[in-house]
Amino acid sequence: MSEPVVRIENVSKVFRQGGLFNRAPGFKAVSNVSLSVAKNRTLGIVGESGSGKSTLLRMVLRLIQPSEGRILVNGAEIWSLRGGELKAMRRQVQPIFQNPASSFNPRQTIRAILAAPLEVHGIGSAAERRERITTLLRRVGLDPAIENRLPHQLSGGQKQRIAIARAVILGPSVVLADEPTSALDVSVQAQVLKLFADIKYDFGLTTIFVSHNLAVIREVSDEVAVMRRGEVVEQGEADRIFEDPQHDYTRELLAAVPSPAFMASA
Ligand SMILES: Nc1ncnc2c1ncn2[C@@H]1O[C@H](COP(=O)(O)OP(=O)(O)OP(=O)(O)O)[C@@H](O)[C@H]1O
Repeated sequence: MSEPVVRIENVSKVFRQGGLFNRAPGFKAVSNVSLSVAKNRTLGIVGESGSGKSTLLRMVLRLIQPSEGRILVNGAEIWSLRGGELKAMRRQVQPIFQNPASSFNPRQTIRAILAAPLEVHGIGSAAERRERITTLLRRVGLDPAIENRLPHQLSGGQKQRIAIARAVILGPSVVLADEPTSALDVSVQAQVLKLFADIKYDFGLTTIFVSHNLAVIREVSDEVAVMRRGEVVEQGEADRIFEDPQHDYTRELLAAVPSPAFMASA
């Protein structure tokens, strides 16, 4: 079998409390997690609030350093990368967060927000960048005229479409999404999930998708990892997890889902 695109090996994260010289044991937000994601697959990570999902994703994004363990992307351990290799990895691995507004500069137009990654990586002439932005805005279902607006002039769904466009504008191989639809109305959520699936297919992406929402995880995932209190309690093919959950906690999560549509298909 080929090397997974993302490999998480025995990763833990302990948050120290009370400063550098405090010898208290700290809080273990992620505990000895091992997961891998093969090319073009989506790993869904599900679990209740505080189970460590975001901390794990932020470690793969290289925003938080693991206390123990290794994270490899395309075979390279991400904390050992420097200089050009690190920049190349950053280009390959892109995030989508729950609240896109918080990662957009409120004073920048949509065009400036989308042009920034191209400028940082020195891609294309001004005219080529403009062309790429126009094409991508259409691809994410927006009128290119929207490029002159500011983030606050967009709806939640439009902002999340921009976040998806920004995530793929550099042609990454990996997209890491943290509750990207949780702040949206249910109908808008469905449209954005559909867009996410289409874009994933078009761009050949490998993705990790974090959500507390089982129905969303079922919709997007090929494989699922269930987290509780920092540990992965169950992982496997999505269909197997939903049809034949082995762990009591997974059964509890499934039983707690109120949606009749979901229950009918479960
Ligand atoms: N920087 C930090 N310092 C100390 N504790 C933290 C820090 N970041 C997260 N935690 C704690 O780690 C635990 C896991 O948090 P995390 O955000 O990863 O969970 P989650 O499953 O993503 O939950 P949610 O869906 O609510 O974000 C929580 O108890 C949280 O309070």
